[in-house]
Amino acid sequence: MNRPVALAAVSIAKNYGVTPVLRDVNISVQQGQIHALIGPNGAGKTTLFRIISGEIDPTAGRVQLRGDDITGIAPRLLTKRGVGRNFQVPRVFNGLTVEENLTIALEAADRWRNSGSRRDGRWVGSPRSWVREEAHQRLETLGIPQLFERPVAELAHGDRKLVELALTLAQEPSILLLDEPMAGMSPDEVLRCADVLARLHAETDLTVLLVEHDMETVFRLASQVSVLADGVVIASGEPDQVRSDPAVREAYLGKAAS
Ligand SMILES: Nc1ncnc2c1ncn2[C@@H]1O[C@H](COP(=O)(O)OP(=O)(O)OP(=O)(O)O)[C@@H](O)[C@H]1O
Repeated sequence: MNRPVALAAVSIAKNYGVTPVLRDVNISVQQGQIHALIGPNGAGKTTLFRIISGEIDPTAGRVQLRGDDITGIAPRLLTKRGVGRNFQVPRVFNGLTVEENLTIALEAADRWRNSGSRRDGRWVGSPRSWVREEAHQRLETLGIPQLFERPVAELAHGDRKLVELALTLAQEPSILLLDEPMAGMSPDEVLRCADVLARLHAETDLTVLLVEHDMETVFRLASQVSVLADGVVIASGEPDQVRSDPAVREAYLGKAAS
């Protein structure tokens, strides 16, 4: 079923100095879709991710959010427009507990949404009980309620990444940009994180653009896969179609052989 396009990269080009890194890249992410961006090392995935998330400007082309031009809009402003993202190094307050991290994120998101007005008949900021309750509920959804009172500094890498995901989700994004969310995770953590994303996708209408190296995860989660190689999209389609595409096989095997 064709859904509206939530996010699009239109004819994106990027040069670093005189070196072209992306050339005429077009990607359309439909609402409610998990769209994976894959490709061999150095293909330009992170560069495209950083352009889409507003971190760097393209040399040419546009980024569109539900049809609106958002090219070059700063990440914090994109957050306000419903775009959430993760970072390669999780952005969490290490000196605080998971609960403290999440309550700060929930209260900040609530304040942003309501601009200091009321929520559920209570003044924003003062009633920590509903925030605490909600924080706990959200950790349960992510399968990590046992971490509630733990200092973030003591957590395993995979758990920290899940906590960061909880903080990003606290902003209630409609679009989630994930750059290698499984990087550095143990196989067990990868499975847990993939489960969480699958569940979120099944239970909400969240749109996800996922850059990921773990092919098993990509083919399990994504309903659409785009493949970048040497700065060009060489294939885009359903996972099975992309998996059997000769150009995709060649791009991967060629790199492996060299
Ligand atoms: N800031 C930069 N300045 C100059 N060249 C850069 C910069 N960032 C990336 N590059 C180059 O651009 C090309 C694409 O890099 P990019 O990190 O986007 O690829 P990638 O597909 O994400 O790779 P990987 O899978 O290894 O993370 C590479 O040749 C890289 O060396």
